[in-house]
Amino acid sequence: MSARFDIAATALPGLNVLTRTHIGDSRGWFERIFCVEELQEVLGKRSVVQINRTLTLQRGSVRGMHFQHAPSAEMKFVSCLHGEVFDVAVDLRPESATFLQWHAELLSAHNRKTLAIPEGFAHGFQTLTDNCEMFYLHTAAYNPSAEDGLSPKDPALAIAWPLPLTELSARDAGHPMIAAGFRGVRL
Ligand SMILES: Cc1cn([C@H]2C[C@H](O)[C@@H](COP(=O)(O)OP(=O)(O)O[C@H]3O[C@@H](C)C(=O)[C@@H](O)[C@H]3O)O2)c(=O)[nH]c1=O
Repeated sequence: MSARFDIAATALPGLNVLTRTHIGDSRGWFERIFCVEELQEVLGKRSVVQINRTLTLQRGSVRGMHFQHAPSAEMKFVSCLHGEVFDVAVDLRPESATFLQWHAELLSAHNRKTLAIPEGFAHGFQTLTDNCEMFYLHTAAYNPSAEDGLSPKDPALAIAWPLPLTELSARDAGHPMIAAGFRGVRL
């Protein structure tokens, strides 16, 4: 049980949506964005080792779908601190009953939701407003040699992006489509 976070399971086992409880007073409000103690049931024995922040200027932009291979596989806690995004996690765990299924969650400064994405998932998002600021907690360090990605346009995933896909990075535009016989990622 957590007082500071409402923790809700999604249809993809291990993928959780956290809603941050805020405490308001006449000055404004206070919230915990992360808490080792209160998030123990989703964090387990992992530790947060890196915190990243991004700004995406234009509505409709997509970043993703990203993951790191073992031994740099990581859990990510993804929040939107300004604007609103359509945030997507894809299950790439070979033994999972929901292999290749995706889950999307609207994340915004307003709804105070965080997507807690475990190892074995790819992650990406589309901005629904200009000037979206994202805040990530990672349980593994960035390792460019372990980085990999799936195409956000892959018909095998059929992600229902709300807007036409604009402003993809060169790297993201170059991710290959999933090949026949793709078995997922090893953890
Ligand atoms: C992710 C990352 C990138 N970089 C560098 C590499 C590059 O020069 C620049 C921008 O990197 P990218 O284009 O990969 O940034 P971006 O597309 O925003 O990457 C992010 O996308 C979302 C969907 C995620 O899930 C994140 O984990 C992360 O992969 O920053 C770091 O130095 N450290 C990092 O941890």
